[in-house]
This record gives sequence, structure tokens and C-alpha cells, in this order.
Amino acid sequence: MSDILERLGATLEARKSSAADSSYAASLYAKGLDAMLKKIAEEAAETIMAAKDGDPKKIVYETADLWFHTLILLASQGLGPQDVLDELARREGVSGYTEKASRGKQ
Ligand SMILES: N=c1c2ncn([C@@H]3O[C@H](COP(=O)(O)OP(=O)(O)OP(=O)(O)O)[C@@H](O)[C@H]3O)c2ncn1[C@@H]1O[C@H](COP(=O)(O)O)[C@@H](O)[C@H]1O
Repeated sequence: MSDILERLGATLEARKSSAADSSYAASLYAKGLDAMLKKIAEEAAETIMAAKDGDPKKIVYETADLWFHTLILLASQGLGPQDVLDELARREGVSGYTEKASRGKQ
């Protein structure tokens, strides 16, 4: 896993036991699941708008915000970036068609 994802995942895990007013992540955990999901929806919309604008710097910036907020969601559910990387690794070399078919959705 990339070092930054590993460090950020560990930081976000630690923030789960921090006081709500001590950090941005801690405040979002305290607000609860709906607040986390709302931020993900907002950041996804901002990423889409950046792509529609065709602005590479904005796309990267907004995608970083989106990833960051999904990492908060993962941590809140007892998961971390390694879980997603493991899933991507599992899919390596498996075509979308094969994957869908194996789940009986084709
Ligand atoms: N990578 C990030 C990061 N990316 C985005 N953000 C915050 O996510 C929010 C993004 O929300 P918006 O773009 O909507 O901006 P906003 O209007 O300020 O947000 P709201 O007030 O609407 O929630 C901003 O407050 C950003 O500061 C981040 N906050 C923290 N991190 C990392 O998380 C670590 C822990 O952060 P704390 O929990 O603050 O200690 C830090 O050391 C950083 O490495």
C-alpha cells in the first residue's frame, strides 16, 4: 500500500478516539454516518464538476477530497484503505464481465 494511504488510514483510525472539537475527522465521526455520507456526495459532485470543467488540477484536488472522505467512512465502519486495495488486487485480471457473471448478474 502507498505510504500516504497507510499513514492517513492510521491517523483517521486514531481520530476515532479524539474529542470532537480536536480535529476535522473527529468532528465528522461525532456528527455520524449521515454527515459522512453527505460529505462524500458533496465531494463526488465537486469531482464531477471539476471533470466537466476539464481542469486537471481541480480534478486531482476534488478527487483527493473524495478519497479522504471515503477513508473516514471506511474507518467509521472498522475498515481501512488496505481492505479496498485488497479488493482491487483480487479483481486484477478478472474482467468486469466475468466478475458480474460470477455473481449471477449478467
Ligand atoms: N487530507 C485531509 C483532508 N482533505 C480534506 N480535508 C478537510 O475536509 C474538508 C473539506 O470540506 P469542504 O471542501 O467542503 O470545505 P469546508 O467548506 O471547509 O467543509 P465543511 O465545513 O462544509 O465541512 C475541509 O475542512 C478540509 O480541511 C482534510 N482534512 C484532513 N486531512 C488529513 O487528515 C489528517 C487528520 O486531520 P484532522 O482530523 O483535522 O486532524 C490530516 O493530518 C491530513 O493529513
